Amino acid sequence: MPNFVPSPRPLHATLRQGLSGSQGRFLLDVDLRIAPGEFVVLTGPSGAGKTTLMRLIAGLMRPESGHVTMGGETWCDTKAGVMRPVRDRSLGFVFQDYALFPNMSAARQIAYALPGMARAERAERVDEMLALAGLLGLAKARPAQLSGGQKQRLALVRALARRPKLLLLDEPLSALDPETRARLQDDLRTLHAHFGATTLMTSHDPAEAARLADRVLRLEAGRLVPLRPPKLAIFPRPKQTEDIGSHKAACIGV
Ligand SMILES: Nc1ncnc2c1ncn2[C@@H]1O[C@H](COP(=O)(O)OP(=O)(O)OP(=O)(O)O)[C@@H](O)[C@H]1O
Repeated sequence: MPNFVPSPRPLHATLRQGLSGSQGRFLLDVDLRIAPGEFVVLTGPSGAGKTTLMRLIAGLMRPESGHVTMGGETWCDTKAGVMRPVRDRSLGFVFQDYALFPNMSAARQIAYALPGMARAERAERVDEMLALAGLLGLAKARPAQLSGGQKQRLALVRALARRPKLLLLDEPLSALDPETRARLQDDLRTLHAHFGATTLMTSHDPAEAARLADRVLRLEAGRLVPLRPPKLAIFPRPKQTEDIGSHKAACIGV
């Protein structure tokens, strides 16, 4: 199957939004540029404004001021009074809690994301996406019949079904157990290599960020800040001879 190769589609968002956090009011104030096809992971403490930034880019929230352009298309420009509806933005998003429709089969969830597509083409696309998610045998299954990993794979391919220019992933793997999470990280990389969508993902897990991202950004109290280098682990050196013996023993597991 040939890979889907997107044309160059950078994201540029300059956004300002007043927020009220646990420490009082603060300003989300960012100038974010993501190169075409780049996979960027956004980290930062709870309450820094990561989800809000995603919602502003998606158009789920109207910013107080700023603009969002994607591949030369203006999605939002508060000065010019432009606010393109979410459905008219070429984007897919996935959140931590899957957001699947409880009464729809896996196949129907994907078909629902493809309005206006001719029947035969849609059926083909649904099968293609189910196959990518490893869910062809579960086309008729409802979310309650799927595991956490299967549900999130379904949410991911549903978000990608329309071949969006931009993929927004808000803590998509944080509800999964560590083993499933590691498998889904591999799936995410594979899907990203296949579709090449410009991707912005939030994560609290530095190892996950390092594993997935072309570039890691950090948001603190509404501002993008430079990443701190990782702290060096300092192991105290054993002082006495008997300590060396026990240290060695610990190292070889006796
Ligand atoms: N529309 C709004 N108006 C004012 N404040 C808001 C609005 N939406 C969110 N906030 C506040 O902004 C802060 C940032 O929330 P946000 O969910 O964006 O943080 P986050 O970095 O995604 O946190 P977490 O990592 O815990 O998900 C929170 O204190 C929240 O209460």
